[in-house]
Amino acid sequence: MKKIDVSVIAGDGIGKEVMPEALKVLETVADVHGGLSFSFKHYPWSCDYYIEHNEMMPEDGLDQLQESDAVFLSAVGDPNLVPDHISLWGLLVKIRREFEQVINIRPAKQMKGIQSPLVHPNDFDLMVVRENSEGEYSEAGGRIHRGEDELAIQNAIFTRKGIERAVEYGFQLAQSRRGHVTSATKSNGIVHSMPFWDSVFESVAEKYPDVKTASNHIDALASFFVTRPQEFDVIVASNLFGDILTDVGAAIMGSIGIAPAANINMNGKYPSMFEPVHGSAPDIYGKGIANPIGQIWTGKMMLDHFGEHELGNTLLQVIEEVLQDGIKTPDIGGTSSTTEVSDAIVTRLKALK
Ligand SMILES: NC(=O)C1=CN([C@@H]2O[C@H](COP(=O)(O)OP(=O)(O)OC[C@H]3O[C@@H](n4cnc5c(N)ncnc54)[C@H](O)[C@@H]3O)[C@@H](O)[C@H]2O)C=CC1
Ligand SMILES: CC(=O)C(=O)O
Ligand SMILES: [K+]
Ligand SMILES: [Mn+2]
Repeated sequence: MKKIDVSVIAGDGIGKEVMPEALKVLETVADVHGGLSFSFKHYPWSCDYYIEHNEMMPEDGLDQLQESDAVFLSAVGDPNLVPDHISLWGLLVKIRREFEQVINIRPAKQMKGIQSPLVHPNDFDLMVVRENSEGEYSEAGGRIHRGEDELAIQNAIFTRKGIERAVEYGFQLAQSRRGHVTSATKSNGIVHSMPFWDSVFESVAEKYPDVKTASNHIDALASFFVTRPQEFDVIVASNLFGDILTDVGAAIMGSIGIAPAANINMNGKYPSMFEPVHGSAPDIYGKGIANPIGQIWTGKMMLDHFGEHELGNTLLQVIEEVLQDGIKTPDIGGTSSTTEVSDAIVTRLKALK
């Protein structure tokens, strides 16, 4: 029996609604497999936890998580309780950084059973590799003075190592896909870090003569995601560019509620973390209509990570079948509830046994 120990952090808002549904699906997947079992350990770390303890997670929180094979997280943030930069940096970003989850991979593809908002989605299927440890998301900087003289300095950090490992990952991924990598740049406007990014990209590219490359400024690239997404295979991007681009990727699929993601630790020292692209969606929390597919598909990425590709692909197929059955939450044009969608996925999975 292959046993996978998973730390579960549902977090805030709809995280608390979609997480139990995804766990139910993963339990069913394990059951269908027969030789696989999950052990879930739940952690209540969230903005509610902060209100009680004045911290997003206990001091030894990371040590606790480190015991497990993977972290399965939903979403962090409740701006009515805790400012977003405190809640995210105290939990989500902290785990990404301290566990050296240096890249974030986020697929976007045209899904069966969902109407893309694009008139001609052309069966796009792409993968964004987002640098996840540095870049524009940095603590370097500060604020001084008050009133008229008040100022903020926010330094972006780009290291050769950081860029290289993200770009390398992108090239290797492209070799197993359609052999094309696009670099998201902005070297026409950002005069130090982005020309550096470009030069590192070019030097890595030389090692992969079989992979075709392109480089697009992020503004144009964002527009191409809308006008011709089918032309992209793998896109490598800095932390901020990748963040924005993957919300666009989610939007052209039909909803941010279905987009999955994986934060990958590449040196094997710490667990990786699996967490959908969406946030805690306070605007729909409590209504029972959050789309659970982003969280469930993220579970598929976790299965892939542990080598269970066949089962992962089956799960994605079942998700598409349920969508084709018309069992969908309102964000993708349906009338079903969160649990109706996950129940339908469970029923179809059980039928495979
Ligand atoms: N990785 C994380 O944990 C992230 C956390 N956040 C946090 O989440 C909170 C809300 O942030 P927003 O900018 O509003 O982004 P959001 O992703 O939570 O919501 C954006 C829009 O998408 C909808 N949406 C999101 N997930 C959905 C789902 N599963 N089903 C149906 N509709 C869905 C929401 O209703 C909302 O209209 C903030 O506190 C923010 O900091 C935001 C993004 C990522
Ligand atoms: C924080 C956020 O928006 C993200 O990691 O995607
Ligand atoms: K998330
Ligand atoms: Mn984001």
